[in-house]
Amino acid sequence: MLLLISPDGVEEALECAKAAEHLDIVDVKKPDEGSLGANFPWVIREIRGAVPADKPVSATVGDVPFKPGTVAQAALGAAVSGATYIKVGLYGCTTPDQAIEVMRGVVRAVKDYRPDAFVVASGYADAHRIGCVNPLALPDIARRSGSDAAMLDTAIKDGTRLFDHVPPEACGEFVRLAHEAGLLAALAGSVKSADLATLTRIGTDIVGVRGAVCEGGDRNKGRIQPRLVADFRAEMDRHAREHAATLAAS
Ligand SMILES: O=C[C@H](O)COP(=O)(O)O
Repeated sequence: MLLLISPDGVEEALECAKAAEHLDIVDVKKPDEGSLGANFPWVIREIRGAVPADKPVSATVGDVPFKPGTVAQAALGAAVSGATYIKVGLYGCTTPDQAIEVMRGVVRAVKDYRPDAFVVASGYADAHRIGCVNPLALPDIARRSGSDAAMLDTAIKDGTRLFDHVPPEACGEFVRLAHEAGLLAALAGSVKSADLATLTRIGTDIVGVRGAVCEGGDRNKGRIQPRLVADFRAEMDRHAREHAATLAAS
């Protein structure tokens, strides 16, 4: 499982860089603009320059409206700024067809510019609270639009968590559908260490976190701490070993 960490700017990205050996992807966002809030192009560029070259930089394009042209242009902006993972939160899409239309535009805009870029179609585990597409529709949306991964995060960061909205077995189904479609499955949403056993067991490819690696577990007031990134990775590695041992014994 890959570890994606979301700093809110250059200063926190430098803290991530101190823990670079423990993480896999640095994900640029602007949490005060929403769960997948987009940051400025110059921030993405500066963070790209600040983290080791072998660590991919991801950028969120925002909690986007159903405006395919606008979103495609924003996605290209993230790619031009140096992000190679482009994450789109399909906040304003109420049907799978709308979501596919948005993601097709993103895939074309990004991959025409950079064919090896990795496009992530993200829905929301708490979709029922905001009226957007059903979480389990994401793998098919990602597949039909030519995206590379399907993701779930939570839209409303009020302390409720991924499994509060999409229980572990439904997350397992999400991962299964993504894999069946040839995609990676990414999960996030106030994930904590205690969730890692389940996320490992169901075959999650990428886990995205912020709050869990911030001081006091507070994604807003706390700052990302390199030692918490290291601790989180240690727990991931422990669960991976235990899971492999269980499989080997069965
Ligand atoms: O993409 C990952 C998100 O930033 C997760 O943030 P969170 O762990 O605070 O919910």
